[in-house]
Amino acid sequence: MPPKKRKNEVAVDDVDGKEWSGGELSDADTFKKLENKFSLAGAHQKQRYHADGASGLFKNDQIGQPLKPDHANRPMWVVEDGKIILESFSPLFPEAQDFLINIAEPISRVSRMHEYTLTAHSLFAAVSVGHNPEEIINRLEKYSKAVLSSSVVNFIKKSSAAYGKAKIVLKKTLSYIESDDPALLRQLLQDPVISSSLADSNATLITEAAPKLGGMMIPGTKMAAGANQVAQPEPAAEESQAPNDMIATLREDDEEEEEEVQVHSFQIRSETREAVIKQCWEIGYPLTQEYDFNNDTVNPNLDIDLKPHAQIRYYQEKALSKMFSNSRARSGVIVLPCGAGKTLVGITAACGVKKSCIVLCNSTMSALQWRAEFLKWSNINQEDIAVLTSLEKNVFPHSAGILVTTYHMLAASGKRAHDTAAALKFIQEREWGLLIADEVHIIPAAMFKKVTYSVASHCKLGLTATLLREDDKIGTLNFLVGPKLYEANWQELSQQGHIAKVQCAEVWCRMTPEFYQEWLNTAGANSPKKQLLAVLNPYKFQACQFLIDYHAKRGDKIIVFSDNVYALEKYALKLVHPYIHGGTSQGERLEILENFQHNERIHTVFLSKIGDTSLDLPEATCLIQISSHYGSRRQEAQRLGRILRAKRRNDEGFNAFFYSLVSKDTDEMSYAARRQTFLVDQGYAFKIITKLEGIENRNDLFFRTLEDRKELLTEVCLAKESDAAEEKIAGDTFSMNLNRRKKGGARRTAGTLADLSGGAGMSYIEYNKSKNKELTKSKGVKNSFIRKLNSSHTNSKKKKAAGE
Ligand SMILES: Nc1ncnc2c1ncn2[C@@H]1O[C@H](COP(=O)(O)OP(=O)(O)OP(=O)(O)O)[C@@H](O)[C@H]1O
Repeated sequence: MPPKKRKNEVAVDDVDGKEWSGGELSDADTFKKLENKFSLAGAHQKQRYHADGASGLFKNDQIGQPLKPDHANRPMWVVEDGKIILESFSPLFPEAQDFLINIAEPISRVSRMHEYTLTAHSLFAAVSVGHNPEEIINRLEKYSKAVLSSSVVNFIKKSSAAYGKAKIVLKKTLSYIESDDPALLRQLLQDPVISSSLADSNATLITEAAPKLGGMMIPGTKMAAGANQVAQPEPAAEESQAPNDMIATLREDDEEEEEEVQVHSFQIRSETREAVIKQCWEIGYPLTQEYDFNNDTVNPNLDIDLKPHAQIRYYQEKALSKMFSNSRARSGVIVLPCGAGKTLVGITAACGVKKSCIVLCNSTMSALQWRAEFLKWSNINQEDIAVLTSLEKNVFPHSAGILVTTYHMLAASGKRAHDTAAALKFIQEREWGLLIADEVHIIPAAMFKKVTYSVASHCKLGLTATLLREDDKIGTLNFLVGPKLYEANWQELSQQGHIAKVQCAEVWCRMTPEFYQEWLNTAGANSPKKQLLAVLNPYKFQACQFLIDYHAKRGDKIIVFSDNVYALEKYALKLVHPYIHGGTSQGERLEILENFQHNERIHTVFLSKIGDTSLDLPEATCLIQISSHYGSRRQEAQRLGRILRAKRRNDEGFNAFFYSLVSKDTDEMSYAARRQTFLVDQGYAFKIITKLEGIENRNDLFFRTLEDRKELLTEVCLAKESDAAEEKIAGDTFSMNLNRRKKGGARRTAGTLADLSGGAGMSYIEYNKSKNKELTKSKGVKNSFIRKLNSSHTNSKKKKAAGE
């Protein structure tokens, strides 16, 4: 008999869940269905008004609710379809933003307005970090200019009622399903899959006092005292100037007294964990995954702490506070832009858990870098951190340690070498306190599943710069790792000097008549030859040459990206710069990158897609894309990340530069627009440069004569089909043809190179310089995170010693 429905609950038939088949899409599908089922956007799609981008947001029938008398003091519009617009100039912005980041998905964070959306995903993440539906509704109501519509309220109630009600926890390495609602647990036990997973089929529910919620993050306030909590130094953003009474109301919630809470649980057999997690997803009760590491007396402790010089930054601390908010470590994904210090976040998490930790990286180079960073930031003994890659097959000698390896190492199938097989056995036979999954978004779901299922870890932390996948499989991560715990605001970090400020530009290059004629005559919209003609357009070549010279003179280190290897070689050889592609030997790659980093004369390096993920690139300050097909937003973000860590980022007026060279009137234009959407949503403005100032005066540029251009055209025409094809790199997940995807283009403004570089004073005026200085001073907030985690460890050890 199907379980009876309770108020606000999602029943099995509502979810329309699919049988778990182990197929790559089934969990994502299930999640999607859940989301569509409760997606406000879906329900209101038909009513949308599409006359322009903004009017639809504020149309009467969407807000439709009366404005509150003091609406001018409130910073938020909550639209009926779940969209939320936040005024970033409001005095209440910092705290409203802190709150929104917990409950909604950031869509766009341009300078004056931020857009978020409430989704099933985001509400799951919200409840998993401790918010409840009433609190979410109350806070939204307090910030909202208009009375919340009943559909928004119902959506929040309906979605969050189903989520995070139950948790899967490991206590003393045993697995329990825990909830503060015993009725819910009884209901779960009626499910045949779950009931057959019970450790003792006759057992009744266990009831005990809940651990004190020490570090629950309350947006806009300091956290309460208790174990494992994190002090919350706010970013030195604008001081709140809101009217006192308003602020008092907004903070009312914080002063509520804590009540003693009881939790109920039942134990399941550990080997059925995955089946139970899947089943709970399918019946609409995703389980939050938490690790009670303080009480894990079975797995040996690891002696690891941050070194005294390591001071984690406020946003790193915030992200970690989401992970460690109630004396336990919660599984999930932390999203920080490239160069913002994901590695230190991972290391700090390992120092918090203090149990064996396995780090999964996407390349050997990155594994070595993780090891070096562990040694730099923590006091781990050299021998307690081992690297397992195709080159080095080490494990640690003691009962606890850190093991850094690659996804490919664990996922490869077939017969393995003796030492690899022994190392894999070592991994599979032990329990890991923490699994850190680096660059978690680029790993194919099937591979990731295989890897994570083969490693018994109590807690998983995914790290990534963008939760974007062009194949829409990102929802799978919710299931495999956990919900998104934190996502940083790129512009805020760049204003504070944690990542570089970047000027982005799209340079429109006319096609030469003979190239364009050939382009028009070439059949097939996406024919590789057409793409090659657009990439090797002589005017684009000249623009590239000009920009390299321009930036080399400024002392920039320049990376030129070309997805097409044939064009890459042509450009690099002609301009006499080193280049690396998939076929370049490891030794040669290292030599080139070493020279690029240390040799003053090597200011430019040409890279194929191999530079997106598989190379540990030295920092650069200028990036030029000459060919980038198939509008991958993630690839664009990844590439921008290459210049975000510029050392000079704190210098007054310093900017890094990101150029996309686009052949005008070709499909490169639409690809470029599509690629930019993510960055535009992060607040980056792409300037269009239609004319490179001064290029006409250069008589040393290549292909100035018709004869030279014709010669190049002949070469392109004679190129083999394979020359024009996209580079295939083993393990590469970017090579997705995204032609068919449609999405609005990026916003653009007209400009010239002089504008961009500040020559015309137009593009990087330093608004509010003193504020920037203030922000810069505030970075490196003194960290209390590890101290608190440590004191929690000590307390729990003391308790154990006292037999408590
Ligand atoms: N709290 C901190 N204090 C000082 N330096 C830091 C801190 N956090 C990060 N860094 C430094 O910032 C740089 C970038 O960090 P890291 O490589 O971890 O970034 P990332 O987010 O992993 O970037 P990517 O995505 O490109 O790999 C490193 O040199 C790192 O040592």
